[in-house]
Amino acid sequence: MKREVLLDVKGLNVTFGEHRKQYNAVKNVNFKIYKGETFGLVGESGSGKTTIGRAIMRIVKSSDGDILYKGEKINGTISQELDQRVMREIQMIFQDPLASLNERAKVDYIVSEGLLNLEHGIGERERKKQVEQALMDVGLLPEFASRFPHEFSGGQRQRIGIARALIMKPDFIVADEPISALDVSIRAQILNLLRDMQKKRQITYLFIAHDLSVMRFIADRIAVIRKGEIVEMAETEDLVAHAMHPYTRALLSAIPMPDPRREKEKKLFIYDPAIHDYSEDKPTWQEVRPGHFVLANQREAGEYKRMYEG
Ligand SMILES: Nc1ncnc2c1ncn2[C@@H]1O[C@H](COP(=O)(O)OP(=O)(O)OP(=O)(O)O)[C@@H](O)[C@H]1O
Repeated sequence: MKREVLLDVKGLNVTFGEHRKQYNAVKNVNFKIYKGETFGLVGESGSGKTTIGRAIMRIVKSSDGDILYKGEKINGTISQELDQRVMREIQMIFQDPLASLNERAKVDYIVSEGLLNLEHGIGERERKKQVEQALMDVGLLPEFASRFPHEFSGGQRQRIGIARALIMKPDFIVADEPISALDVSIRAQILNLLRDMQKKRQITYLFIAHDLSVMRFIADRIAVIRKGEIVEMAETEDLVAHAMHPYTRALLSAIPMPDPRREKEKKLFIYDPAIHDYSEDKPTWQEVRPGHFVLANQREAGEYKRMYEG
């Protein structure tokens, strides 16, 4: 079965600053996200994950490359009609979704802000009805609409953030570290909620996290980003079983093992970028095996292939 491409990111570059102070936060990034899947973007702090999410949300400008959503280019100048459609269909969930919001705004307003922006003619009764439904959809009580964000726990606040996205009936959600700020005990609840929503509504996710162990649980495919470049991308099981790039292998080796004795004995794999000799043969983004991409030069690609086969 041929999978439908929902989002196609081609040669994306994002540069901050000007002239000599320029900083390339995202460098020639390429990936496709298929309809209904969870695509994980994993990398350490400052690697450019959030910037990619923001470029898709059109909060930051891309300096080069194309972002195609359902086949239409959404970065750069676009028609008002497409702009409105994208504002509805693509939503974002944040680490602490209410942090940036006015503490004096009630949940009722917070959840329906997007609706009010796009549907100027919406009646009060209809708006309230939709807010209550969205709250129930994320496991909250409809009466919470009249309360203030500071009255809620971290997990409840995240549910409110999800309701705020869900009320728009999105096709695609960029979830940027949605559980990192939560207590470990409630992380699974939020992950399960996101999964249930995906099943019920066929929502597609770009899931951004720094933690590969969370990603293994939630993502269908994973891209590993380092210093603005994606170094490897594959189906989750393939990536975990057959990591090629030494940076991916280092991230994998840092995942704690359930058995404490084995954990103590295990040898951490340390990534040293100096091992790459790119002086003559430059690395390119290539598909080394079907669906398994890696940033490598020809010699490395050959080694990775042999590693896989041997
Ligand atoms: N608006 C901006 N202006 C200048 N530099 C920026 C801006 N936004 C991000 N950067 C820089 O771009 C780089 C990538 O940042 P980004 O937030 O995308 O990383 P990240 O992988 O999401 O990290 P974190 O998990 O810490 O948020 C960082 O070095 C950051 O300082």
